[in-house]
Amino acid sequence: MSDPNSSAAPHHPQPFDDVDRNPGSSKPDPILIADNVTRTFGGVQAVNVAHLEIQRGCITGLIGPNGAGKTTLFNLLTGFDKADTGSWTVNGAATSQLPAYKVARQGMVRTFQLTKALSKLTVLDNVRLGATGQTGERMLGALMPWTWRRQEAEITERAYAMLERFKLDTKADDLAGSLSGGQRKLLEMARALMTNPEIVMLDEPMAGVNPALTQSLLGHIKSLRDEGMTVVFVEHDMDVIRDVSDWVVVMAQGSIIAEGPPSELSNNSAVVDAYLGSHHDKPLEFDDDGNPVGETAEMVAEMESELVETLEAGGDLSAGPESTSTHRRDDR
Ligand SMILES: Nc1ncnc2c1ncn2[C@@H]1O[C@H](COP(=O)(O)OP(=O)(O)OP(=O)(O)O)[C@@H](O)[C@H]1O
Repeated sequence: MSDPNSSAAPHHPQPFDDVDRNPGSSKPDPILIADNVTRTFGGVQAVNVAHLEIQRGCITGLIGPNGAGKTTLFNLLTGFDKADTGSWTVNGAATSQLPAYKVARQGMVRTFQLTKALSKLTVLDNVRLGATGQTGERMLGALMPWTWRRQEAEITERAYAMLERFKLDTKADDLAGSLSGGQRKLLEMARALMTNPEIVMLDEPMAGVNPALTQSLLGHIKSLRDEGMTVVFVEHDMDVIRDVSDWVVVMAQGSIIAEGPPSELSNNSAVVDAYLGSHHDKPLEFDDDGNPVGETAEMVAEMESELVETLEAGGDLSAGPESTSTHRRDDR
């Protein structure tokens, strides 16, 4: 039976209560809506997303085996790469094919799997640069003093406040290159937040972060959501996904193959069943660059070849494997 304390509490409607557990399902209040987004590299179809909606004010986890297209999708949506086809909106404004700094002005920013902190600049200057939008052509302008002057004091003040928030203020004058991997992740989040974004896309924010900083990063991600921001993040660690995600989108072979709440991940979708395999209760292991190692690497390789085999045999991933499964099948 349920906990008597919780049974006394009224049920507050949650944003995902009535959302279908289907790839591309409609959300009650989507901040991001994307259609027919495709990108090929040579012969490889890296992304082929028919429809995606991201619910406002929630944390959406994006998972999938290596090479599923998660980073490429982030790059396309945030203007760091050009889609072959597709259109998408942020807050109803068309942002498809805009360069990254213009996407940032529309309220959507991203961080990188391998952090792009400028190692020869101070920690403070890295954060101040965030105020101009994203790294790229705008950065050169920002480095020229006359473009700074008008807002410099205000920007510096906000940058310090951001460093305090991420407990990097004592390192403000150090070169970014001297920070640890985890501190760079924090720095990158601080920089991304300087544009006051409404939606933050985090590419593997935990990769290369030591356990002490992991909890702190998780806490930061939850507080962004609690402040009303929308967070979309790529993550391989299923414990992290279960801990922080309100909703999970699963990609494989460039497409979205499943969506649902994290609690239904391991028993709802046969696709995710194949993705998680039988090893999912073991802790996953990654090296400092976020690449799987040891048993995790073997498991990922196994999962990838299963998916490839299914696809090459003309199988339908969304239908799930025909093989006997110890997990409950749910055909919603
Ligand atoms: N610049 C590129 N040139 C050629 N192929 C690319 C390029 N970027 C990505 N790809 C290919 O596109 C596919 C999707 O890659 P992507 O990095 O988006 O996957 P991912 O899901 O982010 O993987 P991971 O979890 O390993 O980061 C892969 O087959 C990859 O090799």
